[in-house]
Amino acid sequence: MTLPNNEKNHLFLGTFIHSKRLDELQYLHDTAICVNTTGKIVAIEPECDQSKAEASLYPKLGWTTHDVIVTAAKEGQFFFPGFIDTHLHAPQYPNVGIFGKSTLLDWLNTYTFPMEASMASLSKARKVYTRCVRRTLAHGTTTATYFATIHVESTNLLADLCLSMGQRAFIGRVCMDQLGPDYYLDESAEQGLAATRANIAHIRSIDRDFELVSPIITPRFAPACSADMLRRLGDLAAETRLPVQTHVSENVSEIALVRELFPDSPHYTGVYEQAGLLGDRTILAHAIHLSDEEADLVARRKAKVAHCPCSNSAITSGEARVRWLLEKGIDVGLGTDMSGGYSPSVLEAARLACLVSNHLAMPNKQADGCSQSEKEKSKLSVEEVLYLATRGGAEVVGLSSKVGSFEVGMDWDAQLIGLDMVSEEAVDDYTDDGGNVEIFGWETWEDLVAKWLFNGDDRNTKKVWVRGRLVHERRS
Ligand SMILES: O=c1[nH]c(=O)c2nc[nH]c2[nH]1
Ligand SMILES: [Zn+2]
Repeated sequence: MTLPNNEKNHLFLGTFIHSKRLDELQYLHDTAICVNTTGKIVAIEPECDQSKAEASLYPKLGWTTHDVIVTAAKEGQFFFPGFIDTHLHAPQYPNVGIFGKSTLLDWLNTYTFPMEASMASLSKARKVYTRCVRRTLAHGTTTATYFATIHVESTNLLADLCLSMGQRAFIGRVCMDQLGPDYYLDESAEQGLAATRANIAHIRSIDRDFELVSPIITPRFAPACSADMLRRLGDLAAETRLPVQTHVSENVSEIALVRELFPDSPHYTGVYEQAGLLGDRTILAHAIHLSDEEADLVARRKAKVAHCPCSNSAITSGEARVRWLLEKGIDVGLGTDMSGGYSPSVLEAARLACLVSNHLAMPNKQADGCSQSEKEKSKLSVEEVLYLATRGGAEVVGLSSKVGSFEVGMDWDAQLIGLDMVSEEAVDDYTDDGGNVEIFGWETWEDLVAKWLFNGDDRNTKKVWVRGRLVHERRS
């Protein structure tokens, strides 16, 4: 099936903010962006208002006023690219916030496997997945890279729901033929492969060209897959050229387990390399404790990393060295990793990416014996984490020519941000209170973006579009 066009063209007016590169946001004020019915940006015009757009842009585009929806950002509002969540688990959505003092391996057994197993029920999966997609859209996530479960039917349903609710998504049927409890395992590598092929065929049948939803080959992580299963999945990746996602080097006990289970591999990353699973379409979640040798291998294979600071802090996994990965030339995006991470918000992941990077710079951190000034370099700026949340994420999921920033020819995957909960309400409360002291309302745009990053939430996400289609509108 090919996807239908939207009914109308769009004209967006106001301030647009997006990443130009890792450390620079671009601010486009008083700008017009035109989006056609296929959801593509067809014009970006500086110093342009509605009447100028109607007079000069519409004739060039062959538009008339009645086939255009106009959305103008109000004072203090701005358009921002939709967030890209490069790693999350849809079936774990009901578990958000429940992790106690667990760490990865006991967390899986205590909370995660039982919840995932319950998605065998299609009616439960429908409820959970509908809410997960709705909630992530409400937080501005326009592209999500999902792990589902081992169940084909409910994984197919997740793809159906993303398509109908309009979220761009990669959907992975989870492959695991060992380590899990008896009630939640693929019967064999062969059966797991057949189930994965069935899921791929379904997704192809609902979106032939993967315009919105795509399958992604998903070995859970090395300890949960036999060498036979990993090899078969590596062959499937070579055959289909589909993307691959898995976890790597998240937790020290997990790494010890991999050493035990795969004694012939030089290291954890080597297990995926030997299976043919490490390539330029591979997304590795976490990558916290990689050795230099492993990170160099990841860089050589052009594999990508999903950094999940919320999860890494919640289940005490460690602090990924994002600057170190970036300096090795590895593309890094952000993942909420629900429900290892407690929040469905990529904005939360971005602010935690800042804080975790600050932790790496703290003097009492024992880390690798480098000097304090070298440690300082690990700190990520507001601009950098917002890059990871958008453009960096687009690189990670292989969609950088389509989404992540505002350029002619790209798709309109965007969010309208209003800062009323961050500052305007406070203006009413505190401005000019007799002492004529202005506490809020004086900020530069750069300050406002920082306030949004550290204080914002889904109340600030007023509208969200994917491929030009309005997929979320916040009720006031
Ligand atoms: O963060 C994680 N979440 C998971 O579900 C998982 N499975 C294996 N390793 C994992 N890590
Ligand atoms: Zn995960």
